[in-house]
Amino acid sequence: MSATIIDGKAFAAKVRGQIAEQVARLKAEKGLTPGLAVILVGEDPASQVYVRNKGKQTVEVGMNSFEHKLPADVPADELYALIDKLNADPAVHGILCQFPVPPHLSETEIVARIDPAKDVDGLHVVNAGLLASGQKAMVSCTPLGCLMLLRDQLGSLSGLNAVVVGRSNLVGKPMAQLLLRDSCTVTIAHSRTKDLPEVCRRADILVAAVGRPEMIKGDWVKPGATVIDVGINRIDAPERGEGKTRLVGDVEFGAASEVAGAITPVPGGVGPMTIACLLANTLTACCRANGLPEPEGLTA
Ligand SMILES: NC(=O)C1=CN([C@@H]2O[C@H](COP(=O)(O)OP(=O)(O)OC[C@H]3O[C@@H](n4cnc5c(N)ncnc54)[C@H](OP(=O)(O)O)[C@@H]3O)[C@@H](O)[C@H]2O)C=CC1
Ligand SMILES: Nc1nc(=O)c2c([nH]1)NC[C@@H]1CN(c3ccc(C(=O)N[C@@H](CCC(=O)O)C(=O)O)cc3)C=[N+]21
Repeated sequence: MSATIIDGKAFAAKVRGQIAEQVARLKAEKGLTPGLAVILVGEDPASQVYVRNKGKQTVEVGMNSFEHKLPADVPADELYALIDKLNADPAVHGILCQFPVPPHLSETEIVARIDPAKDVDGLHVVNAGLLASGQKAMVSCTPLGCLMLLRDQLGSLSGLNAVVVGRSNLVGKPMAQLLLRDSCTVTIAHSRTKDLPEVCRRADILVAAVGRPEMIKGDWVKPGATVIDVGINRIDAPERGEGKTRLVGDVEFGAASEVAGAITPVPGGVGPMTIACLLANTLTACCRANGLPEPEGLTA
């Protein structure tokens, strides 16, 4: 049996289309344009690519994009002053600081400085707490995108066994919260989990967010399971020529796609959904800031 390949790229394009429509309506009816500010500290080439893609897609859906590039040695005070300015700017509805940041800066302190209402990454403790207690929050983009793909694929998730491998604040923990809210029976696995292959084999829904290339093997997948591969790992690809690289996920795609019912590819799976959900969160933040109803079909 061969799995359905979940086309995240196409789904993300559809989501962006819905966002563009609602942004156009917001402009025409209320004279409002949602704005997203992205802060990039330093010159990490991979981060530069993501930030460029985000900026481009933000403008394509009709939103304002504000990019702030700071040198790798920027003093913390200067970064905080920028965040304070963006918090106070009514044209900015979403703020994202690309991680990782250089080691002299604290990610926890950066996140704490961002107004929770503008925290489109859903990392602020207020948003993490709202999500955990079942209230309206800003939800981290990657888990939100995974949830949209899962609901589209499976309809109801109620009663399914979900295993999330990874417990980061950005991906694993909010993913588990969202699955719990959709009435899955949720297991969170991590580097200390005993007999990970056996835990994974119980999963009707398997979400891999580890950051280790193809660590999750095909024979860890329950036949017919839905596999969501969040991992983005760049590895050497000498077969493509000297010095060439390619992207792979955290799941051994070839073998897993023989067993799974449905699986997301890398690239073209979760990655494009993350950016689409970043735009969705910015639109949501803009609506909330102006006392307008939530955008349709774009929140958890
Ligand atoms: N597609 C997208 O849009 C996005 C993709 N990513 C990608 O997703 C992956 C995960 O990202 P992120 O959550 O930020 O990563 P982190 O490094 O913050 O977390 C990784 C998690 O994996 C766990 N882990 C590490 N090694 C093992 C192991 N051998 N067995 C079981 N669990 C293990 C860690 O466990 P422990 O806590 O015990 O150390 C940790 O909880 C990365 O590849 C990243 O690039 C991230 C964000 C968005
Ligand atoms: N504060 C913060 N929030 C994040 O959400 C965040 C972050 N920092 N730091 C880095 C990770 C990684 N991340 C990705 C986003 C999009 C793709 C993406 O679009 N991937 C495409 C193309 C990838 C390519 O070709 O390079 C794909 O998978 O098809 C990937 C990875 C967000 N992250």
